[in-house]
Amino acid sequence: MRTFFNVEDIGDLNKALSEAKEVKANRFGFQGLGKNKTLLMIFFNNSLRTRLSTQKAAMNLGMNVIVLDVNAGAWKLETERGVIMDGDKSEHLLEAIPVMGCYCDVIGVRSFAGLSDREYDYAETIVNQFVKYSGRPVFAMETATVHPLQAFADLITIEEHKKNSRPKVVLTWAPHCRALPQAVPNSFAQWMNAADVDFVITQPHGYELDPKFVGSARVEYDQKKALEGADFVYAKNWSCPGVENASDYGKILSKDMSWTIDAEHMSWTNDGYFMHCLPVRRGLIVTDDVIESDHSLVIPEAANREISAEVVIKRILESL
Ligand SMILES: CCC[C@H](NC(=O)CCC(=O)O)C(=O)O
Ligand SMILES: NC(=O)OP(=O)(O)O
Repeated sequence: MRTFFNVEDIGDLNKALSEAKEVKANRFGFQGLGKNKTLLMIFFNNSLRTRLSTQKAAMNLGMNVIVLDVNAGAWKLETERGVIMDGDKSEHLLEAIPVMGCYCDVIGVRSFAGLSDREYDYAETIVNQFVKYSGRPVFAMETATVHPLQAFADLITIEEHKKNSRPKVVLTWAPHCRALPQAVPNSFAQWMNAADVDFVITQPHGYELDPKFVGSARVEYDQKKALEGADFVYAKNWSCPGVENASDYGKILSKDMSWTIDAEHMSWTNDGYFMHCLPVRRGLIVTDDVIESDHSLVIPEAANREISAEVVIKRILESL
């Protein structure tokens, strides 16, 4: 596996899920794969779970790990071509990327959407330069439009907790004080569409995700109707994806607090579980009582980030 961005990159999903189960039960059993191999993790944005879980996964596999916070220690990087670099950026990405590739065997990249230019973001302009110029396998640690390590961990968690063979999974928008990327809901939708679940997306008008991620999901604008009978409620905020109106891309169209997940919302479900990728803004996305309840899976989801990362990095090492 040379790149990991989309669900199809992991191949057969049932095989991937059984491999995750095997890795979880024997996470130090593959250390020969990573011996004398180096993972370089590059962060253009903040992180807690991805930073810790991916490093842990690589160490489980016997790898050396280097973590670089770009623009906080390295030279500020220019990402545009055709510019005169007379500002505060000392180095161009097109030199920095092949140099970074010299020091590692595998690269993970976190580079969030800029949320100002839809075409630039949805072309995955930044991370595709790592694919093109690093000479190394590259996996996403949340890029402009996808967060596959999170979605894979979420699916592992659903598999571990489902009470019937085809659970109803609902992705619901929730309000936020900032404009957030669509990467997490995009990947969650992509992976749920590929999994054997009854998948529904509910969001206010104007927040429709890109059709390539919505896929075969049912879209329901009435949140109560969507949540009725749900086995899993996956809450997340995202800014306007600019599908209905491109000029609204990256904007906050609503802060409607009736979408905040509270005990009443959970009472509409089939004794459902609450899920969120974290970090979460309590009081906006979800109430304290819901996220602290015994039906909250936010910690098991975070724990499974180590497993999803270990399966992905293992696959990449096996293909070197
Ligand atoms: C894994 C999630 C990362 C990111 N979350 C945030 O940027 C939250 C920032 C905030 O709440 O201030 C997002 O929504 O894509
Ligand atoms: N869920 C997730 O990716 O968390 P971080 O942004 O803290 O890595």
